[in-house]
Amino acid sequence: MEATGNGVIGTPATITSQGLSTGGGLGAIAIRGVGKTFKTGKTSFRALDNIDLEIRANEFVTILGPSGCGKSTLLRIVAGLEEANEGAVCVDGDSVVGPGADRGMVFQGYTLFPWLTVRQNIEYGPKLKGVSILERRAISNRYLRITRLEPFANRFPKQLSGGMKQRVAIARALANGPKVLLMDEPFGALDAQTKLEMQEALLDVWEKEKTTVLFITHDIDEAIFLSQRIIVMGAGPGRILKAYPVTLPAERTSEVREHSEFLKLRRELAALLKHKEE
Ligand SMILES: Nc1ncnc2c1ncn2[C@@H]1O[C@H](COP(=O)(O)OP(=O)(O)OP(=O)(O)O)[C@@H](O)[C@H]1O
Repeated sequence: MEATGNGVIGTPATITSQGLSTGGGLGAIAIRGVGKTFKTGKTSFRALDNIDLEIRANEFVTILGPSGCGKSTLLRIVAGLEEANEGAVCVDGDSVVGPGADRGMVFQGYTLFPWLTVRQNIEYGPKLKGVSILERRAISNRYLRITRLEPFANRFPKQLSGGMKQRVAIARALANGPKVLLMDEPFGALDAQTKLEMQEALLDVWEKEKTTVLFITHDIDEAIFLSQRIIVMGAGPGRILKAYPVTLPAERTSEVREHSEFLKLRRELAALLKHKEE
């Protein structure tokens, strides 16, 4: 691992014939020199400036930062939902030019189809791709099991709690077989206890599925609990301030929240974010 100029730690990117690559494994993300300016009428707003970030395959990286620093814009660029004005994003060496099945998204709002059951929601993507009924059933069985939703397979979204709905959203994203899971404050609307449960559930899923996760939050504790690495962004214009590797035990049970490393990192991150907001 190497630290680059802005403190970002990761495997150095190389330029291949297809574009940027961060080496072996599936789901490596290379973000190079990404900039974004929004233009509204005669005014323009610099939302992101020269973002350089490399994420290894199967890594869990969280982007932490105050409201408006460009976290969602960056995630949307990686998702292919927004175009950068400068720079490039590659997943396993392939340039991102639009949304793709290699990148699954989970947002804060529950984006489930209300007229479909939990199982049908999970099977929706594979069905669109023409996957056979038998295969679809195997896929939904797998993700119902992994997200512990088996007893709720035939319920409709309105019959579920917020936490359950987000489990379905995660299962639905995973059912498309993405290499990368892009998560934009997925637990932001949940109550405190459900949020903690969902964080543990997500780590469980991540360990089983081996996808790369790029997760956005402005909750310091959530970032430390989940991540292998935390990237702190600042605003005006949106840029990377610092990267922190999280050296907590791989097994993240609730006791980890009392770990001295957890508390030290929390103090450091709070001080950095407070300083930037002053
Ligand atoms: N389509 C757009 N047109 C103009 N400005 C935009 C657009 N999208 C985002 N912005 C601006 O870019 C900045 C970054 O927005 P973004 O949503 O990426 O921030 P964020 O860090 O995710 O914030 P939050 O944590 O509040 O969701 C904000 O000032 C926002 O107003």
